[in-house]
Amino acid sequence: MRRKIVAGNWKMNGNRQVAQDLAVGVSNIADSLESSVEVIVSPPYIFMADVISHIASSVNVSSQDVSSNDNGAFTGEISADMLAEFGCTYSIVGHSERRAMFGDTDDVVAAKVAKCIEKNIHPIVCVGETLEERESGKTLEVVGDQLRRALQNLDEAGLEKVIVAYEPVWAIGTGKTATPEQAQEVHEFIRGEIAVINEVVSLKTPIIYGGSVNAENAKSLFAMADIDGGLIGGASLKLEEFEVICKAIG
Ligand SMILES: O=C(CO)COP(=O)(O)O
Repeated sequence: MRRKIVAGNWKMNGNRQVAQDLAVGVSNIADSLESSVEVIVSPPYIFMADVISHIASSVNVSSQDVSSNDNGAFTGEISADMLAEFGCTYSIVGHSERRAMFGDTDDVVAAKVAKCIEKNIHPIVCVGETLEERESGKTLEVVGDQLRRALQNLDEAGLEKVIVAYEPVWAIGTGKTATPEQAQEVHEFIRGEIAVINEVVSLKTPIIYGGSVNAENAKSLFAMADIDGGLIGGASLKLEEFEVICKAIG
C-alpha cells in the first residue's frame, strides 16, 4: 500500500505565534489519525525552529524551497545541510510560485532535487500546467517534461525518496479545483512516466494533488486511484478545515 500524505504549505503567512499555534494544533490532529496517514507542515524558514520545537514527532517538517548549493557565499539562501540540522526532512521543490516569480527553471529544479537526495531530504517535486497550456491541450506534455527534467540523473535510491505534487497553476489559490477525474488523469500519467524510469518505484511513489483543496472536495479527490493525498495551501492555515482534509484520506 502506498503512503498517504497530507502536507500543509503555509507559504509566506502567519507570524511566530500563529506558527506555534498551528504546530500544536496540527500535532493534535496527527495524533488522532490512522498511523498510515503522514502529516507534513511546511512553514516559512524563519519559523522552522519554533515549529519543530512545538510539533509532535508524528508530524514531519518540510521547507518551502532549498538551495541547490552547499554552504558558501549565497546571500539569502538556505542549504539542505542547514535544514537537515534542524530536523527538516522534506523540501518542496519547484513550486509554481517559485517557477513563476523567482526564476526556478527546470534546470534549477533538477539541481535542487539532486541536492535534496544527496542530503537525505525528501523532495516534494511540484509540476503543473497553466490554464493556457491546459486549454491548448498541452497538459500532459508540460507535466511530463517538467517531471522528466526534475528527476533526471536520479538513481533508484534517489527516486525512492521523491514525492510528486501535481498542482495545476490555474487551481492554486483560485478556488477552482481540478475535478477528481481531471486530477486522476494527470496522476495516472505521472505514475506512468515514473514507471518508464523504474516501474517498481512508480508503484510506491506518493503522488499528491494541490490546488484549492478544501473540506468539501478533499474526499472525492483522495478517493481516486492514483491520488495519494494533498498539498494544501490556504486551507492548511485553518485548523478545523485542515483536520477535515486529513480525515478525508483515512
Ligand atoms: O499551492 C498550493 C500548495 O502548495 C495550493 O494552494 P491552495 O490550496 O491555497 O490553492
